[in-house]
Amino acid sequence: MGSNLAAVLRNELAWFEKPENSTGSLTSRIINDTAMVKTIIADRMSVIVQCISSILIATIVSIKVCWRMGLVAWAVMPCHFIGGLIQAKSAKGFSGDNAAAHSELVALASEAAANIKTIASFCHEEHILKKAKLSLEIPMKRSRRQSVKYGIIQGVSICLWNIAHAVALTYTTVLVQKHQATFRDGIRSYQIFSLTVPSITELWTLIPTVISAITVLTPAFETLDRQTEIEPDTPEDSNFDTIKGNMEFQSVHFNYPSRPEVTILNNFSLQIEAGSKIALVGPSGAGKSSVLALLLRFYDPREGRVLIDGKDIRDYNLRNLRKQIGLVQQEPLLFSCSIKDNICYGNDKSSEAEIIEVSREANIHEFISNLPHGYNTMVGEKGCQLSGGQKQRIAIARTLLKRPAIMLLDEATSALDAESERAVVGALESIKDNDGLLARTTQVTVAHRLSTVINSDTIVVMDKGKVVEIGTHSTLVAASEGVYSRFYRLQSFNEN
Ligand SMILES: Nc1ncnc2c1ncn2[C@@H]1O[C@H](COP(=O)(O)OP(=O)(O)OP(=O)(O)O)[C@@H](O)[C@H]1O
Repeated sequence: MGSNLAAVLRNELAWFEKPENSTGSLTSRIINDTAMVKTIIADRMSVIVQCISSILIATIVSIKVCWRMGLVAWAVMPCHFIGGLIQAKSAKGFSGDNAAAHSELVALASEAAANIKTIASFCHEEHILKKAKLSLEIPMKRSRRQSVKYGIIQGVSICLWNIAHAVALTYTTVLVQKHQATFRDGIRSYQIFSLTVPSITELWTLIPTVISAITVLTPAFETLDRQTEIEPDTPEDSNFDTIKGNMEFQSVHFNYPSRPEVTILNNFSLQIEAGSKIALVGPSGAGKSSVLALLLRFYDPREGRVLIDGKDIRDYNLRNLRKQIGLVQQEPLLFSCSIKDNICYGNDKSSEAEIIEVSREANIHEFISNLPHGYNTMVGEKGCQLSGGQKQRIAIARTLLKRPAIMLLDEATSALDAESERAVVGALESIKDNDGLLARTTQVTVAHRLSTVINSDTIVVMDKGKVVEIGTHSTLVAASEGVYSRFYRLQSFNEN
């Protein structure tokens, strides 16, 4: 189970975006695979060993009592073997189908649970149930057909086993008639042979289970063996220096692996100086969040390079690099634990004083202090017991505690009211990195609300994966025909 989960978590982000690796499918696969491994190793294997030893002992004893009969027991073994083989073949497809149907149902249930508010507001419960029923229909039909086939095959194999019995019994009578064995030894030997048959039968019925389990486990082995495309631990970088925060995009062309035909960043170049505050603005879908994703190396560009402090991002040990980059997203997901544990996430050694300090900076300390259980308040699954703005502020506090050299804010204050946003943005402007080496952390902010980014050192306006304008707020507003100045006029008009 542990290595299975480790193998899953090692993969690059694009792997998680494949439909077959959805949350539900992964959950179902991890649970099924673990149960199946337990069944094979703990339960079935012990029975298989027991059967083999009892067959061996019985064969030796029966040969000792009447060697001719002992040899007959082995001579009719092909009947058992063929019977077992037919069963194994028919059971193979059977389990695979059940596992696939199960995985689809779990994926549907987990998606429904995660989106229960949307489902309830659209009264879409019936639709989900219909989809669940539909997902089971084809495997059910197939299962019914397989059951009939399996029954017939069982009958044939039992028939073969009975033939083996008949041969052995007939041969016993022949031996007795020919005085090659006494009646007592013949019956004793046949009796030993008969007592062994259940073990042989059990052995051959267990083998199909093990074979079908291997079929079910194939995806698990594939996951365990898979090489991640973005390796987080190489190169090993024991003398890793703290980064300053200079960033550069050199003619970057990028598309998401799940949608290779759509170019997201098209010859994108940008230089960001350490300690500066950069804002990315532009229409929805322009590629702003994708720029942040590349800085965290969630994906690699198709062409071009992303440099941090003059070094290609691919040459860094990714874990060390990511430790120095903080990300706050628009919809931060909190973990189902206390507020304190959520703020400390990834910084377990932080003191109480540090936690309170970052909570003050994120303008959330007062709210937390007024809760009956304060910092020990549980937030519920994904932080469902908090408002969007409260979640965002806790996520900001969590990132501030990291004291990162680079701070990436993706619509991080969009759910805050104007006053709260001003306080948080003010706090973010003055934060220092972990070593206090820089006057301030390098910040890249993505925002639609221009009031958030007015004070940025540089504002980069993006459209269709390209930089279309770049400058400070005042220079961009001065260009009256520019995209930014049009945005600004529109937003000012709306606010008025
Ligand atoms: N994981 C993904 N897989 C495939 N396509 C994606 C993925 N994420 C984003 N896209 C696509 O990439 C394009 C750029 O998305 P991105 O999120 O970078 O834009 P954005 O400028 O940040 O937009 P917004 O302001 O709406 O957040 C969009 O067309 C989007 O549909």
